[in-house]
Amino acid sequence: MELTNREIARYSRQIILPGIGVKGQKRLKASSVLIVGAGGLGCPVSSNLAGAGIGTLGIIDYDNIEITNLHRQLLHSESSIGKSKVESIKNFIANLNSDVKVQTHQVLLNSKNALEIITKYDLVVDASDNVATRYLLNDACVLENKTLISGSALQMEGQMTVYNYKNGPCYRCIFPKPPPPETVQNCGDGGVLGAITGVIGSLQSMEVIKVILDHDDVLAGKLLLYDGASCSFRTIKLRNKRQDCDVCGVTPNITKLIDYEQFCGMAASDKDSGLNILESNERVTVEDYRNYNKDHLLIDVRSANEFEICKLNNAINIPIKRLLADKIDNDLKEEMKEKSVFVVCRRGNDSQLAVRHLNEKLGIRSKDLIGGLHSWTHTIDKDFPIY
Ligand SMILES: Nc1ncnc2c1ncn2[C@@H]1O[C@H](COP(=O)(O)OP(=O)(O)OP(=O)(O)O)[C@@H](O)[C@H]1O
Repeated sequence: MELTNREIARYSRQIILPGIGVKGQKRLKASSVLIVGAGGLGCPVSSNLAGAGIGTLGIIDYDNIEITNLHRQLLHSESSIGKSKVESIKNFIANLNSDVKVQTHQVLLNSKNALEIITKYDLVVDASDNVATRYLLNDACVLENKTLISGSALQMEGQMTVYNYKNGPCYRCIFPKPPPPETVQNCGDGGVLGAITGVIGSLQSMEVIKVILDHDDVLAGKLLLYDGASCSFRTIKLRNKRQDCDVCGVTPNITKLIDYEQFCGMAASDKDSGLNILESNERVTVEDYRNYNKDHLLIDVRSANEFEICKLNNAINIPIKRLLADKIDNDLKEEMKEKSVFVVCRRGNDSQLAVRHLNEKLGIRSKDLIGGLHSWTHTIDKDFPIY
């Protein structure tokens, strides 16, 4: 695979680097990389790899662009809201570097399609945002013998590592069991800054290039932690490959892909509606709440910043962490014991955790507003802010 004069000019500033050269550039050109997720991490990974001249990029994402994506998913634009994320990135790359072949997969990567998609690529980037996809990708990469470059970002922090590289550990070696679903936060719940996804996505791209160039010091068996608030990077050593790992160990139990939602404790009915942990008599619809005209307390368990964005009339803010730690003002606690109590959050997940805690641990009878403020906007007041 030769380089054209145009390619020599285009990539000259990286070809002259000692670790790359013409040979390295040809390797990049001959490579194919699958990027799973066209969001906060997928955008910087795609632009960096397209710019560097990776021959073929596969981009997989089932989702369409929303306005809440634009502060960090910088390859998408206002005019693309409502349109496909993968097509948006394909268009961006066509303008940036028309020599790169882009294969789009506008599907949800799942146990049925993962192996046949992944097998077509040399290596895989995990730019997704959920635990089920992380285990799916890990197992599929082990079964297909592909290196997995994994990143995550939340709030002001991010992490990155390379799994399944030259006899190094896989994701399951480090995390044999998934975390309880109610402890997992995503960007929608916890927030994230675009510069953080930019940093982690760029670091992932760097590792992709190093793996392709067979660089000596790939970040395998180590985890890089980035804290944007203190501008600090830390690398911690991970354990070695686990001999008894369920998927990459000596006698693996997992020899084909499994049901990852079930493995991660997400019931099929939870996929769209989130948590569903309360009895029906502990929940009310937003219409029922709107029609409730007796004296009551409405507790909003979102963070103080979210409460500042918007709130229902007379709502009292007790962020979920404070509530679960029982840090509730004593007078308010007494009042809660005497009155009807309703609990609301953004989408109706944290409010359920709060109601369970209030009912079971503090003996405060309370009810959760099903679907939270999202449901309020959709059913009661379309002018109420949604985020
Ligand atoms: N199994 C999967 N198959 C295909 N795409 C996936 C899969 N899992 C996650 N994704 C995609 O990965 C991307 C992750 O992006 P990001 O973390 O920025 O979150 P988001 O869903 O775009 O935004 P937000 O959480 O703010 O709504 C999303 O576009 C999501 O659709």
